[in-house]
Amino acid sequence: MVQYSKKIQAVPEPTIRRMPSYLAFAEGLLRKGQQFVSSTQIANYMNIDPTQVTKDLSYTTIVGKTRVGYEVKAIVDVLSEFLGFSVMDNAFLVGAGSLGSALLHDSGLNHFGLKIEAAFDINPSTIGRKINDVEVFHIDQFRDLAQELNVIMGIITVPAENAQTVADLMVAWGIKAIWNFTPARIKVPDDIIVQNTTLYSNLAIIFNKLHQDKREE
Ligand SMILES: NC(=O)c1ccc[n+]([C@@H]2O[C@H](COP(=O)([O-])OP(=O)(O)OC[C@H]3O[C@@H](n4cnc5c(N)ncnc54)[C@H](O)[C@@H]3O)[C@@H](O)[C@H]2O)c1
Repeated sequence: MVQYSKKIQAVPEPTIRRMPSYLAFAEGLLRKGQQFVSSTQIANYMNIDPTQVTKDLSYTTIVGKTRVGYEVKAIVDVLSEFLGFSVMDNAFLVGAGSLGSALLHDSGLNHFGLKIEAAFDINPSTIGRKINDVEVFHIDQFRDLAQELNVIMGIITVPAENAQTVADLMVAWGIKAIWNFTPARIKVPDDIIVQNTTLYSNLAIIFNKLHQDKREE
């Protein structure tokens, strides 16, 4: 097993956010047969300073060699394990509508270590269907399946007004982390991990920058 740093708790969030990009870059180099990569090469790809790359990778056991750089295979192996992508965690998805279905079709989640075991909905025309081999159950079956399957993460893709009810259900049945795709801000006990993801916030930032540039012209 690849060893990784025990300092995982202390890794800053911006570093964690960059790590999947380091991994994707290294995987690409590996496919092309490149054995070593310098911090400058990684930094150019990421558009950041090489010292930042060195600092980020120092949170892992990856060590660079003078004049040669980092071993590409080591970056792939260590980062996959470090980020938890080499271990498969199970999730339930609630809300098998437009966005929920898209996530169920995303093979990237599996690649990065997340297996969606089952989906839940309240719409009779969706319940009983399989979306990319994942069965959609009525939300009332959440409790039984949560007890049966070892699921630690819940993905919420219901309309915003139903997000809190779904979050409460997830917490009640032992879900430890919630990936909330709705614009609603859910309230959960302190020990539950919540990550909010919204395309629309990113769009707002793009628009804001676009319009700012126009204002400055
Ligand atoms: N994070 C993002 O970038 C992003 C992008 C698009 C949409 N969204 C958000 O994702 C959510 C879903 O959007 P959509 O376009 O897929 O909507 P949708 O209407 O296509 O799908 C919502 C699904 O949730 C189901 N549902 C409603 N209440 C439920 C409940 N209590 N329990 C179980 N299932 C329930 C509906 O039957 C439906 O199938 C919305 O909150 C939307 O704002 C987020």
